[in-house]
Amino acid sequence: MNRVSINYQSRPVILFLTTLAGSLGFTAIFCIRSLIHLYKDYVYNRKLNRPLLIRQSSSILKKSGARELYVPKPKDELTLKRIVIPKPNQDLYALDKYLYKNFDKRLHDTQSSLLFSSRFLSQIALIWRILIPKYYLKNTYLLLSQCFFLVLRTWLSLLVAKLDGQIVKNLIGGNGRKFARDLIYWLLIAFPASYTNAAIKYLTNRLALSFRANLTRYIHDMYLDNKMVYYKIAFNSPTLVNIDQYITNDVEKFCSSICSLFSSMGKPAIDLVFFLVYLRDALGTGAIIGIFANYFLTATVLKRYTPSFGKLSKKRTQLEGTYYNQHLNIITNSEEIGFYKGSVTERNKLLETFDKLMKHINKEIDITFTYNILEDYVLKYTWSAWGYIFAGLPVFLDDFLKYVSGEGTNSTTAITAAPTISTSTTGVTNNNDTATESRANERQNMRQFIINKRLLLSLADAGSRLMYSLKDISELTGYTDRVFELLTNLHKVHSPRFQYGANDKVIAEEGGSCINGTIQNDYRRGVRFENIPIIIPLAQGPEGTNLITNNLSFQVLNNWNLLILGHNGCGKTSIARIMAGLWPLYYGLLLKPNDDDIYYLPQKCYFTQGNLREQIIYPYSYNDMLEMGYNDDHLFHILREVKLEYLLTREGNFNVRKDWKDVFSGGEKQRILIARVLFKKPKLVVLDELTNAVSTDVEGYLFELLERKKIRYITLSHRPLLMKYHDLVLEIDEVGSWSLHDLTSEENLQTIDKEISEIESKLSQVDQWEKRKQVVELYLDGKKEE
Ligand SMILES: Nc1ncnc2c1ncn2[C@@H]1O[C@H](COP(=O)(O)OP(=O)(O)OP(=O)(O)O)[C@@H](O)[C@H]1O
Repeated sequence: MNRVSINYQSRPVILFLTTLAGSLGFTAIFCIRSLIHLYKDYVYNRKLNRPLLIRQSSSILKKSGARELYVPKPKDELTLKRIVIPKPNQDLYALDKYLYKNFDKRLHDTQSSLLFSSRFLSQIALIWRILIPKYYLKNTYLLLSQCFFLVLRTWLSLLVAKLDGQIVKNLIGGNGRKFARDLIYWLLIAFPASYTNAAIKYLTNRLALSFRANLTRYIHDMYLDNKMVYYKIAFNSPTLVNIDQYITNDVEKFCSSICSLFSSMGKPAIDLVFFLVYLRDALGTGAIIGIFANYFLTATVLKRYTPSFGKLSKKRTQLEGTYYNQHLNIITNSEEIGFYKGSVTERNKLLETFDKLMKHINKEIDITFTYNILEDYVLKYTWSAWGYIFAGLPVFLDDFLKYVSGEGTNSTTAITAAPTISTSTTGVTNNNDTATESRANERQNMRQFIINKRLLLSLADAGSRLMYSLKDISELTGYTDRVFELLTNLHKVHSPRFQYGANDKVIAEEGGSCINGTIQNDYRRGVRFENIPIIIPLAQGPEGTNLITNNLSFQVLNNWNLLILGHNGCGKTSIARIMAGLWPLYYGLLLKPNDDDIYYLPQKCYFTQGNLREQIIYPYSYNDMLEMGYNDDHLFHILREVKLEYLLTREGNFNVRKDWKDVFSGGEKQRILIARVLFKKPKLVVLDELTNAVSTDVEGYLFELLERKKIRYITLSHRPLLMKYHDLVLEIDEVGSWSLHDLTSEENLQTIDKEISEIESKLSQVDQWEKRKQVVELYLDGKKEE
């Protein structure tokens, strides 16, 4: 029996061997890289002589403005991995701001500098700068590799199509040896083909992840820097209510959508070009024109009837966000809702939102159903029919020409009966030359038919995939719109000239900016307000609600403690908001110490997600604490000073992680906040109703503690009883006027003592009245029963 001869220089063999060598090479590189990383981590962690000790940041890092994080490894908590976060490029944001500003205006401007007149493409072009900031970075390599594999895949499909034709020809011709050889080639070529397919998917996922990392880092850098965009954005963009969803969900969807679109469109586009070039030789230009005419016709029809999936998906994401946030709200406020017995109201609200979401998704499903019928009918079946027609054309035409010239037989029989005739006559010797020639022709025709059919079906498939991507493009438009909206708003708020939602009319009236106050930091003598209005930053700008008369002017010297006294809603916290830079200073002059020297303790106690230690040192990290030269003993000492040392016994150690806002009692929360002050040791601390949950004696003790530590304080409160711990009092009355009293003067002290005793006696009277009222009510109830 004849042996199967394999040509070792044939394409399938070479391709198989190259892929094998390539994958082995890549595996080796990855292994070496992982080993190097493992070794580096090992050396670094060996240097640590204590668990979780964090090395001081290197001076190079500090100079470049980069930060380093140490993350415990998932498998081994004590082994740390060092992650360096590069310094945010502020120049880039300043430059980009102008590109996002007035985008819509520039889009409609014919002289515009935008590259495309299409809104979607212009948006993509701007975002692309974030996805691929430099052309020699990782993302470019990923993209280029993806292109390479896409081309390779198409070329392999061509080879596979030819091999397919070859196998069928051998089968018909009864050539067992060649049939076996081609089958081996088929199995060999299957390896690079599957490898290529997997590589395309792998690269798509890697690229999407890398795009997401770039975009998220860009957003985080603007969202969470000292300009406090996370707070201010609420004043600018009421539409951006669920900004968390924009950052987490939409960015992710945008990145995977754009990457999968790249491969889902790139692949068929390359296929189309390759196959068309090949088919032009086999079928002729006429057929190619016919195929194209078909494409354009269907593309027009489909485009006309494609619903706006972009808008639909945008609305869905928005509704999902609202629904998700309502759940989050229930989790955060479960205790309060429990006390109010508010479950029914909350459930009704949830149901309402969920109902809206369901209605929308139902609408989407209905619209998609009708579209899918049209899409499938046109793309799957009509195009395949065209494929068959064009694949059959050369055969029919050939036979037809032969028939006309009087040489040929019935073409249909020749084609359709070919396999049966050929297989049944295998091995039969026929000496008739014409018959042999005719059979050879039949086999050749069959081979050509198989190749053409395969290519045309692939072509139809490529074309239909391109058309299917119309839907993907439409969806991508929705995600792009949302990501672009997020970026535009972030840039607007991040700008140093952010106008806090003031409308254009107000800005124009004020001559470009309605925020004209001056803030001078590093004032060493204390805090000074000069003619400052306290205004809620809304669309009306400085003409909006003025909480306190326009000219708040006072000075607190370094050795004084100030009490700002006033009824609820008079604007006490708003004064602190202006000092902290949360609200704008519309007019006037504010002189204050550096931000590092002031610490604000807001009314609502905030506890970060983390361990007990992180609650005390907030907003510093453990790394910062070690760099400052402190350790856990110091924290224990602080806890003792605020009379919370029992916490350590109760919780076990500083590394315990809990949901602290639920664990601490009201008074404990406020004392933890004082512990934060003792840790930070600022020159000045602003306390907003800080001690209203602790007993009077603890309150006195805490103020004395601050006094002892020489930390000056500005207290915001509505309780006149606190006057005894302060030197100055700024009193705000019902109509928004203010007055300043020096509590240190003898005269004032006497008045205050008098006022306090009056208040105390009034309080005791109130108690007595309450008691009397109860007695009378009981008496009256008794009478009624009688
Ligand atoms: N973002 C905002 N938008 C609109 N109005 C606001 C905003 N923030 C605060 N206000 C309003 O400004 C007023 C002053 O608020 P502020 O928090 O300064 O009062 P307060 O004197 O500290 O009151 P309390 O003693 O109750 O804490 C309130 O009427 C409040 O409703």
